[in-house]
Amino acid sequence: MAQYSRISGSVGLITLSNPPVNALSAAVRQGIVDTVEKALGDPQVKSVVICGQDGIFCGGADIKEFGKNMSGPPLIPMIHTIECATKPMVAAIEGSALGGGLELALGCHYRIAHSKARLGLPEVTLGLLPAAGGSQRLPRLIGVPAALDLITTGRHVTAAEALQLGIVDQVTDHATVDAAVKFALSVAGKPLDTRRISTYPCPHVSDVDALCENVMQKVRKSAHGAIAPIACVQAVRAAATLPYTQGMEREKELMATLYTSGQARALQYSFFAQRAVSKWRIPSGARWDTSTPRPLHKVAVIGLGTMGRGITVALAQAGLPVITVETHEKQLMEAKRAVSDMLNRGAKRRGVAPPLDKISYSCNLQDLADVDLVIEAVFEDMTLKKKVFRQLSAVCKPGTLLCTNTSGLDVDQLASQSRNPELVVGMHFFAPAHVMKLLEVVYGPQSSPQAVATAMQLGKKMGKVSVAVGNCRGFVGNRMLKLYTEQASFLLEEGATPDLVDQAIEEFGFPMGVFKVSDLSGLDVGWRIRKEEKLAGLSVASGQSTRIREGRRYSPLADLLCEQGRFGQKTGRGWYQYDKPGGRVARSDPWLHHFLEEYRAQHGLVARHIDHQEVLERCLYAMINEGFRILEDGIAAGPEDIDVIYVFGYGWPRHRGGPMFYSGMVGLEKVLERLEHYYQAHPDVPHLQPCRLLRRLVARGSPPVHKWREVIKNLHSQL
Ligand SMILES: CC(C)(COP(=O)(O)OP(=O)(O)OC[C@H]1O[C@@H](n2cnc3c(N)ncnc32)[C@H](O)[C@@H]1OP(=O)(O)O)[C@@H](O)C(=O)NCCC(=O)NCCSC(=O)C[C@@H](O)CCCCCCCCCCCCC(=O)O
Ligand SMILES: NC(=O)c1ccc[n+]([C@@H]2O[C@H](COP(=O)([O-])OP(=O)(O)OC[C@H]3O[C@@H](n4cnc5c(N)ncnc54)[C@H](O)[C@@H]3O)[C@@H](O)[C@H]2O)c1
Repeated sequence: MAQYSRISGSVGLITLSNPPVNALSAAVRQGIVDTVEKALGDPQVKSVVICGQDGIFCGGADIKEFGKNMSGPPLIPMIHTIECATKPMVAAIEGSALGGGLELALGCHYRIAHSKARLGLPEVTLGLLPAAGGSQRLPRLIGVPAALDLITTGRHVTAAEALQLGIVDQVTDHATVDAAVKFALSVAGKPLDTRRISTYPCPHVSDVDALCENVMQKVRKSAHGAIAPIACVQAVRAAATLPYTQGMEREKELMATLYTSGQARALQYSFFAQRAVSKWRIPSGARWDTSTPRPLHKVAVIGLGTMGRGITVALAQAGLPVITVETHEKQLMEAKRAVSDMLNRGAKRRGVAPPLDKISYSCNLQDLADVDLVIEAVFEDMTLKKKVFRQLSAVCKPGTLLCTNTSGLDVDQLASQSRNPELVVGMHFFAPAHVMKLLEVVYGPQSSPQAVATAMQLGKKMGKVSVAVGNCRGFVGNRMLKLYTEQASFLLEEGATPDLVDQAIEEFGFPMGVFKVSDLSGLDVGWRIRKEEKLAGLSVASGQSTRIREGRRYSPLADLLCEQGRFGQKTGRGWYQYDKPGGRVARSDPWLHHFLEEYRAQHGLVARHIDHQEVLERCLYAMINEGFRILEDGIAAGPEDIDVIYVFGYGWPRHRGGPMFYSGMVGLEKVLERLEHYYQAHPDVPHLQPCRLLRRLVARGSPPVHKWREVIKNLHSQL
């Protein structure tokens, strides 16, 4: 777990060895303690280099050990021993030095990094703080403002930035261990008093209280209820105001609170869930490790509206040649300008050249004859999309993958229009497509393993978190979202206001409430779909009750606002009012409140008091219940898939893990009991009826989320 050798006559070389990231498991910590002792006790050794096996220094503490009984030597005294050593200790950093890995390096007297290495203290993203002295050493080394930035955001820095900040002493483009050994030889025998970071005074800041308060305010605003960033500020403040030993006590105290918190559990679950979804497997038996993606040399995007533009930018930024197609020259040129602007802005931010030459523009579908993959992003209209798929099928070379960005139309129907339905999958991006991290890859019963593997790999190349999901209306994300927004509308009918509902949702941790999101995306989008589905507009059968569709409760509130031209931010009016069309700041609208009162009076509804708890239970539990149905139907492979979709695509607060994880935190019995209660109160809302899987999990004693797959498997095998 840590190997020891002596090289160049007098340099002890300690190599951490715990693939794939050399995490500091109990065995690795023991290995370090033993090898350090050996090196320090060897009279031939004059200096020591610590490195990691397989091109990575260390990914930090072993996250899998958290929450279990810790065994093996603790990190803090181990790092302390290294810092106190009387022989120079040099960290040779390749790949990553993260969390405990960087803390170990900060205990060394010198740090040499490869130019491609990344360094950081990302503990905050796991609901923790750097608790092996990182919160106390880093501010002493690089100053309080820079340490606050790195520790509260968890961002990784490049070797170049690390050098500039003073985290590393030297950056090399060559073999890192060789450079570190050479360096170690050069510093052998030199005094180390000025190299022990824990003995440094924290660089002076003129008003540390004001600085920390300022950062604390910013952090509170962006944390949406997460506690770790706040503890990180408190820990750095301790470094700036207390002697090292007292600062370490404070670090330990703060860590103890975080370590056992539900938020840390949720964030660590989310870390592994994100990795679990990349190991996809689908009901046909195809899976990530047995399916080979096909190479993509050239891809195409059809339809350069909101989504097509973002997708094109993301493809070009991923280095892929893209050919784009629009209907008319005017739309094409307008889109070209917009895409070029987006690429230029992105390139400026990253300090690179804009990949404008990767994109070509056309109004002719025939130009797609030689592409390997097409992403269709035309209007959400089944007839149009079918036509486009037929045309593509005729134009593209055999073997071209045809992908649709539909938000929820039936991918199988589109596949049926193609000569090769096995080469059709959904690639459901989220707006703005060059920014949002989520991609739902929608497979149908005929989709080939290669088609799924290629779409998943393309997503990864584009920097997305890709989740493979089955085909159904709305797939996973939008299918659940429908239940959430529907409950929010019902609550308005029953006496709530958009302000009250949004406040409850935002206090829960969503960046924006449901009605603010609706105003931002535009109420007209859903209205158009409901009109097509004959739920709204003139096609609603005359004599049909306004509040019932297909025998179920229906809220026409959003349709009524659209009929008034209230489409949200774009028209300056929606669920809220804005100072002008396109305005961004939502203000409560007395007109809307009056409208709701009239609506209730017209339908004989009596407004009652609704509190935040009811808002959360109704909106979130309805959505969670649908999540269980999705698992029951086999549309998502496991709860992790749903949770990743919600965290990366729908603003679900990461420190709450995702809707399915959250239901386990609340207690499945409680979720079941509340759903039963609300279903009894609203029997005309069938979606509130607790589903079979939820009942079964409760009957099985509410197992933890990682055990649900077994219950789901049993349920499927009985069907
Ligand atoms: C390192 C990476 C950047 C590599 O990325 P890459 O894309 O190459 O690979 P993957 O991300 O796919 O990972 C491959 C594989 O490895 C697994 N893995 C990665 N990192 C870890 C890890 N740190 N531990 C375990 N496993 C890891 C990953 O899951 C993949 O495997 P899988 O099977 O899932 O496919 C990238 O991986 C990355 O970013 N990793 C995480 C880096 C990170 O966040 N590090 C910080 C870890 S936390 C930490 O270091 C804490 C320290 O500050 C130490 C604190 C001391 C703790 C002492 C405890 C005191 C408790 C006191 C309280 C007592 C309370 C009481 O009980 O009273
Ligand atoms: N807007 C979103 O938030 C969002 C999110 C996810 C998925 N989607 C889905 O993405 C698709 C596109 O949505 P959008 O919001 O970008 O629509 P949009 O109206 O902004 O753009 C559609 C574009 O397609 C072009 N077009 C229409 N027919 C065409 C054809 N035959 N050939 C070439 N171009 C054609 C139009 O000129 C227009 O520029 C829809 O299926 C939608 O459901 C949208």
